[in-house]
Amino acid sequence: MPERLGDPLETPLFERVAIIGIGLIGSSIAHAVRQKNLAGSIVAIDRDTEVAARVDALGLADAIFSDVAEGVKGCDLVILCVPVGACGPVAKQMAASLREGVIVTDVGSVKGAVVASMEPHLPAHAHFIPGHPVAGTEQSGPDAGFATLFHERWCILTPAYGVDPAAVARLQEFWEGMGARIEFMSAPHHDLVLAITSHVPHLIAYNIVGTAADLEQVTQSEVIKFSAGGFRDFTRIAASDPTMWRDVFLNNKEAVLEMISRFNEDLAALARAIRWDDGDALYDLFSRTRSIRRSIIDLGQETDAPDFGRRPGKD
Ligand SMILES: NC(=O)c1ccc[n+]([C@@H]2O[C@H](COP(=O)([O-])OP(=O)(O)OC[C@H]3O[C@@H](n4cnc5c(N)ncnc54)[C@H](O)[C@@H]3O)[C@@H](O)[C@H]2O)c1
Ligand SMILES: O=C(O)C(=O)C[C@]1(C(=O)O)C=C[C@@H](O)C=C1
Repeated sequence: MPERLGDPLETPLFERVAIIGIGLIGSSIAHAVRQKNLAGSIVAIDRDTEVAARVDALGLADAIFSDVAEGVKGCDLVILCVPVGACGPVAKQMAASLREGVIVTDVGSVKGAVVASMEPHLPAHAHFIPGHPVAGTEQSGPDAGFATLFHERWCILTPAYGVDPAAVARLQEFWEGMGARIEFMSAPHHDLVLAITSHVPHLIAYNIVGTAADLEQVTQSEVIKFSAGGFRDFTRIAASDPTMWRDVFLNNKEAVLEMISRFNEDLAALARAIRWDDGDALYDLFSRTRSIRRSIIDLGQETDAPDFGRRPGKD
C-alpha cells in the first residue's frame, strides 16, 4: 500500500468541503483532500468537543464547527461521515443552510435506510448522491485516519434516477482523486451485496468472540494465549466500533436477516456432514472457498497478510 497518493491537483475540484463526523473515515478523507488538493478549504464538523480538539491538534481542517447548520454554510460539497443512524437527523439540521447547487453525499455502510432518512429533508437545489467507500479498519476516531485508506478500493455510488450527471461525474472525480475505483448500483442491491460481504461477516466475528468469552470449560486466558491463527483475525473484526455496527444492523435488517437464514441452513448442512463422516462434502466446499480466496488475491484486492487494511506504520 503506497504511503502517499499521486501528485496534487493544480486546481481543486471543490471550493469548500464540509466533512461531518471526523472519525476514521472523515479524517481519512481530510488527509486525502489535503494531500491531493481536492478542495480549496476543509470544514470539519463534529458534535464531540474532544474530537474537535484532536482535529485542531492534528491540523486536519481550516475551520472546525460543532454546529452542523453553521458549518455547512457556503460549502459546495458536504460529506456525512457519521454513523448511519445519525444521517437523517444531521440532514434535517443542515437542510436550511445548504447553498444552491451543493453536492451532498455520505459514506454510510448501508444505503437504503440512509436515503430514506435523508432525502425528505434535503432541498431541491441540492444534488444528493449517496456513497459508500468499501474500505476501513477496526479503528475509529480522528487519529485513526490516513490518506491512502481508499487507494485501490471500491467506492459504490447509488444516485437516484434523474440526478444531475455532471454532479455525479464531479463526485466520481473526487473519489478517484483519493485513489478509489467507482461502481454504480441501486441502494437495495448495495444493501444485499454488503449484507453478505461485510455485515454478516462482522456479525459472525462478534458472535464467535462472544461465544469464546462465555465458555465455561475453556478459560479466558487460554482463549487469549492460543488465539494465534484464525480466531485472532476474528478478534480484529470484533474490535470494530460498537455504535457504527449497531446502526448498520438496525438499518439493514431485511438483507442481514435473509443472509443469516441462508448462513444457518449452510451451517446445518456442514454440521450434518461432520456428524455422518461425509468427508467429500467437506472437501468439496473447502476447495470451492479456497478458490474464492485465490480469485480475490488475483483481483489485487487483498494480500496474503490478514491485516492489509491497517494503518501503515501504526499496527
Ligand atoms: N469504519 C469503517 O470501516 C467504515 C468503512 C466504510 C464506511 N463506514 C461508514 O462511515 C461512517 C463513519 O464511520 P467511522 O468508522 O469513521 O466512525 P467513527 O466512530 O470513527 O467516527 C464517527 C464520528 O461522527 C461523529 N458524530 C456522530 N454523530 C454525530 C452527529 N449527529 N453530528 C456530528 N458528528 C457526529 C462522532 O463524534 C465521531 O467523531 C459510518 O456511517 C460507517 O458506516 C465505516
Ligand atoms: O477491514 C475492515 O476492518 C472492515 O471491516 C472494512 C469494511 C468491510 O467490511 O470490508 C467495514 C465496513 C465498511 O462499510 C466497509 C469496509
